[in-house]
Amino acid sequence: ELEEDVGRGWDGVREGTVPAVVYCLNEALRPLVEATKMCALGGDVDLIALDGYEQGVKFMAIDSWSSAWSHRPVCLDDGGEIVNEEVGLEGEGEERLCVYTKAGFNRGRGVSIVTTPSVAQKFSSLPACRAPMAEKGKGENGDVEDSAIWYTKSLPGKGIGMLAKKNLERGDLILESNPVLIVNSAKTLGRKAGEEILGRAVEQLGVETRNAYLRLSRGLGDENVKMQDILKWVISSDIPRTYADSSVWFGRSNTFEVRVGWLMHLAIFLEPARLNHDCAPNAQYYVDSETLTLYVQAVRPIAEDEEITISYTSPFQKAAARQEHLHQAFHFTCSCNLCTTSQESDKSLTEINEIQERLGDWDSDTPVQPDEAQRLIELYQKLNLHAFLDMPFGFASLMYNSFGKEKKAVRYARMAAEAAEKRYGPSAADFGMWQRIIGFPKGHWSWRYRVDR
Ligand SMILES: C[S@@+](CC[C@H](N)C(=O)[O-])C[C@H]1O[C@@H](n2cnc3c(N)ncnc32)[C@H](O)[C@@H]1O
Repeated sequence: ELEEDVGRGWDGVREGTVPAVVYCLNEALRPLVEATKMCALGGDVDLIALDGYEQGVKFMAIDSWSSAWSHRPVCLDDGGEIVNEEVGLEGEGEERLCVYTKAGFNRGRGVSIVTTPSVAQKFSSLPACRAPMAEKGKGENGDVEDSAIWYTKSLPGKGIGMLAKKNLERGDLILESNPVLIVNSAKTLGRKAGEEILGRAVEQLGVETRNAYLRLSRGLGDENVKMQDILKWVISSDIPRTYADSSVWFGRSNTFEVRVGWLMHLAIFLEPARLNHDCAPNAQYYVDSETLTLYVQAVRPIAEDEEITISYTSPFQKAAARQEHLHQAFHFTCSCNLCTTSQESDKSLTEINEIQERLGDWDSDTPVQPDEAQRLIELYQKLNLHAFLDMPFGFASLMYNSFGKEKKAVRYARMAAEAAEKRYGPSAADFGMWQRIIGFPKGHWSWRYRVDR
């Protein structure tokens, strides 16, 4: 009986994916599954597997990618029309963009993923997707804001912004957020097809989440490309020239990046989309692509009612270049402290870039001295670049290590690790290096490098 059911599944069951006990999900079993608030709920779940090794009985999708979604996946065909996934999978179907929705994700807010079938498969095996879902909650800001340490408010010349409800310290977690929409950005589509597939993706999220998406800020204001305008994605030959200008679309002001299987995707996180820009922001964010969670942390003290900001640009560009980028991509003129004091701050940025270049040049014939690393830290602090302190602390650690100054090398490695965690999360690329220096500085290649040379 089981084999028959498996055979009838949409895509069969891959070898090795069947845990100990498998049940057909009939009507009698469905309420039981719902009671456990399992993540793979939905009308299209055919089979489930019983997996009881953790916290009593827990249900898991037998073939998570087919049963993870609450709506039957649909894809765009060659003509830009929406068709069932089975049709989309024929021939070159693997490369087609499809919509995968999990309505129960994130306390019922839902998530829609617009991507190819093979990437969708990777998504559904992420811990974020397989975790049992918590109580269904309400939609956008209303109830979320009640319990949050931030609130949103209209700010002159900036649209909506996010402000602190209380005093915050460096390292305080301001918010955690899950995406409602994730879009494979490697593909380009026509205007109509883009609107169609994004429209379907957002529609399947339910009214509250859909409305919250539609309330996000837009750059172009053209109703014909409304869904894409919010996401800042999709360039195609049938989009008028001004829209096809990549600088317009690459603004992505509401979106953050999520990597799945090393493939870049754009993601909309509703609350973080209200964070305005400052070239020397008081908060930093990173996205954990495993759990599809975006974290925002304070990087310096933030006073009650002060605006919480992140940076949309590189901190190492000079004011004019930053303004140009912000203008083209995000349609605003920045009036932050760094920009309004640009004559002075540009000088300091030039000095920062010069020192970093010297400190990064390990084979230079002109000797560098540890006090240059101290000067670098001073400059970052003077410009309020607290969001990027992993750079000067890292340079300082390597500099002291290269002069055989063990204690200072370790001290700054600790600080670099702390700052890198704020900027990139616990899986920061340099984490391993800082840990090795903290544990055994003499074992690192930089140990006494500049003395012995
Ligand atoms: C991600 S949204 C931020 C939230 C937005 N203010 C809103 O009302 O939804 C990015 C947009 O906010 C505005 N914005 C962000 N930072 C700004 C700033 N420092 N000055 C003026 N406008 C800003 C720009 O219109 C930008 O395109």
